Amino acid sequence: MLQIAVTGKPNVGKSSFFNSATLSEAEVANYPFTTIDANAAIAYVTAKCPCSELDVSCNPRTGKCEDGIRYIPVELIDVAGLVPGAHEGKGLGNKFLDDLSQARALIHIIDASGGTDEEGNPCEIGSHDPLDDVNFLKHEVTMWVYSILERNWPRLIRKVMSEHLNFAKVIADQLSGAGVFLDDVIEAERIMDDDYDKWEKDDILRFLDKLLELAKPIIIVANKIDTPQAEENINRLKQKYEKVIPTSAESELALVNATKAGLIKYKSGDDYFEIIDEENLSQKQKMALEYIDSNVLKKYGSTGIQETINTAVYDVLEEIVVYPVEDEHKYSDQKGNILPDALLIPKGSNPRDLAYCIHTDIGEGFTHAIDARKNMRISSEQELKQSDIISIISNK
Ligand SMILES: Nc1nc2c(ncn2[C@@H]2O[C@H](COP(=O)(O)OP(=O)(O)OP(=O)(O)O)[C@@H](O)[C@H]2O)c(=O)[nH]1
Repeated sequence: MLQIAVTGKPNVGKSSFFNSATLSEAEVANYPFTTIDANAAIAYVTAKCPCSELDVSCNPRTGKCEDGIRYIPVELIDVAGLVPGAHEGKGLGNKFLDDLSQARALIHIIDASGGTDEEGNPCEIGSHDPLDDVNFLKHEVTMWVYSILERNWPRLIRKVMSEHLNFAKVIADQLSGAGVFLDDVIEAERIMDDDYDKWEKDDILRFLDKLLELAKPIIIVANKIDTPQAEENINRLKQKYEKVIPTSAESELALVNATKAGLIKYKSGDDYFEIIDEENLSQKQKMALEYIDSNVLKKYGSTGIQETINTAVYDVLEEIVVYPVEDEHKYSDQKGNILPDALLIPKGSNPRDLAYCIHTDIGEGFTHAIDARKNMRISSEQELKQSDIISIISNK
């Protein structure tokens, strides 16, 4: 399952973000995942489910479908203990970096209120500039990978040169434990000269910076937007960085909890909620909800939590959702479950790639694919689109 890490300095709202994004897990008990660690849980990327357009009632095997919105599971990991200098052993040191190994993208939470200092201690709101917090994560991750390569570098390069080995393949092998893939190494290598034996430390770091932009892309999340100090900081962050997602994890947590308690009706990602049990709301709760409504939802369009997950999956990792079915007429599997699976696959995938995603055997026995909406055979090389419903025909 696609894994995304939630990281940032202490006190910026990581746990609040993680909890609010994963709180609905218990309600989706049909998910067959039992051995997740304490710091890992399921969050959901959302997609418009084809069930409403086709006027059928779907039976998701994992996740859920509510009001025509499909919730597709991804794994979030809460990576705590990160402070500047972690690669040198500060904070919890290198442990957190190992937690990043399998993550495909990093959600970097910063405190946009300016109420968390350099080391992650609470400070007077507005007294720390959150722009100073953005770059250190990239540096820590680069230095982590550098420490993996550093010891072996002279030996590896000697080997590449003397045995005429493929540099990218040798590096990808070395970094496979850190979740770095060959394609990323090949791409990062393009910005460099190929006289690897002359690379100095700065050259290796420049190469790794590029490599990690590809292998561990970072999504900047500016949290605590409910505080008045955040607005100006967010504007400055947006001027400097291409994509910054404003969030209020605490507001999302409050809204999700109020929904669970049956007090309001709210869907993550929405810019509104509806009070359904006013009698049981205390004055304090009412005021808190009003505050969230005007200072977060109306002002920013949402709490930003769902937007962060969707941005990570669709925009940064460039995945699409497709629905494989066995019966292209009923959009179902053999047991009659309608649209049972919503699969995340890389943009650019074709039906043959999809077959391999379902099962290696199915991929190996692939004969052709049918677009179930059009009831038409499609080429095995045709690029699949978001929301395609595909029946894979395989002789295995
Ligand atoms: N105003 C405001 N406060 C928030 C928000 N999110 C979290 N906080 C507060 O920030 C503090 C830290 O939140 P946590 O979620 O524990 O932060 P963390 O990054 O996990 O902290 P560590 O566990 O120390 O690493 C708590 O007092 C939260 O209530 C938010 O959206 N707005």
